[in-house]
Amino acid sequence: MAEAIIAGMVKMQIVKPDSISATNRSNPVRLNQLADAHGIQADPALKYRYIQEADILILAMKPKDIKNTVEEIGEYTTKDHVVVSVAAGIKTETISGLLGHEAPIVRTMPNTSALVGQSATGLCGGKTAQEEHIEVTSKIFESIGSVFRIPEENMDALTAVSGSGPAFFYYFVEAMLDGAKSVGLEEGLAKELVLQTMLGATSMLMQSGKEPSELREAICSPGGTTLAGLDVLQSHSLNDTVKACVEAATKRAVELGKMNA
Ligand SMILES: NC(=O)C1=CN([C@@H]2O[C@H](COP(=O)(O)OP(=O)(O)OC[C@H]3O[C@@H](n4cnc5c(N)ncnc54)[C@H](OP(=O)(O)O)[C@@H]3O)[C@@H](O)[C@H]2O)C=CC1
Ligand SMILES: O=C(O)[C@@H]1CCC=N1
Repeated sequence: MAEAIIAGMVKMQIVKPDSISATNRSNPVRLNQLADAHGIQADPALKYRYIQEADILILAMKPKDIKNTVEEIGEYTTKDHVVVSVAAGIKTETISGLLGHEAPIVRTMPNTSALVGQSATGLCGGKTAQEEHIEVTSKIFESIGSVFRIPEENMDALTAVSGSGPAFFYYFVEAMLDGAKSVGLEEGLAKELVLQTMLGATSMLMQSGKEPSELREAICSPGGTTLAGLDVLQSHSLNDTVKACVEAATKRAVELGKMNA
């Protein structure tokens, strides 16, 4: 996620590359790669200086690493830093408590489509975050796609729908490819057909102004092929399965927040 955000900011020229610095826990080779690829600063020896001199700190480690990291960097931060987190489930009040001061916290949830500038990022501000802090964070995430400002109480649900969502979609694509193979289509052709079909269907959803159910019904000829296929999806309760999938992912985001508070 960190590299996607860096690449977006550099590509959209919202900040000069040498104004961005990156650190990690233990991988200098990776930092060198980031410096070479994006022209940013990434000298592991300067980690704490980077933090002290930064206006905005983006925490892009796993939820389990947030506690140690924030405790580690707490003394190098002040209430004038804007602290942005991308960690699933972690509440703004958890980060505030770990920092031990009143720095504004902005919690975000991008997705991996950031790598192609198409993230759907949700974000919300913590107690001390002002409009200017939300705006500057929005600007960063607009460089990797669309931004949706929502109340924090909906962040775990958004994490399931749009943070994890690409994986659920890819799983459906994998299933379509398996289906194409079982009815005899060559793998390369099947992939091209499925991807163009998904792209076309998504474009229809975004451009037609019609509901998904309306677009679906328009494809179903009475006694035709589409209804024959949809009957199978319905008899296997696809709707209930996907609903349970989104609920399980949301529940896990809540658990991650509690486990790492
Ligand atoms: N992957 C996804 O689809 C999405 C992930 N997220 C969230 O983004 C976060 C990162 O995920 P992802 O990019 O996949 O994870 P990665 O494992 O790829 O990256 C995590 C990074 O955090 C670094 N790190 C760990 N501890 C510290 C520390 N104390 N100081 C500095 N850096 C540290 C690691 O460094 P090192 O390698 O040296 O250990 C590593 O570079 C997670 O919280 C996840 O919930 C959000 C949206 C989507
Ligand atoms: O699976 C995860 O926990 C992270 C958060 C959203 C996408 N990946």
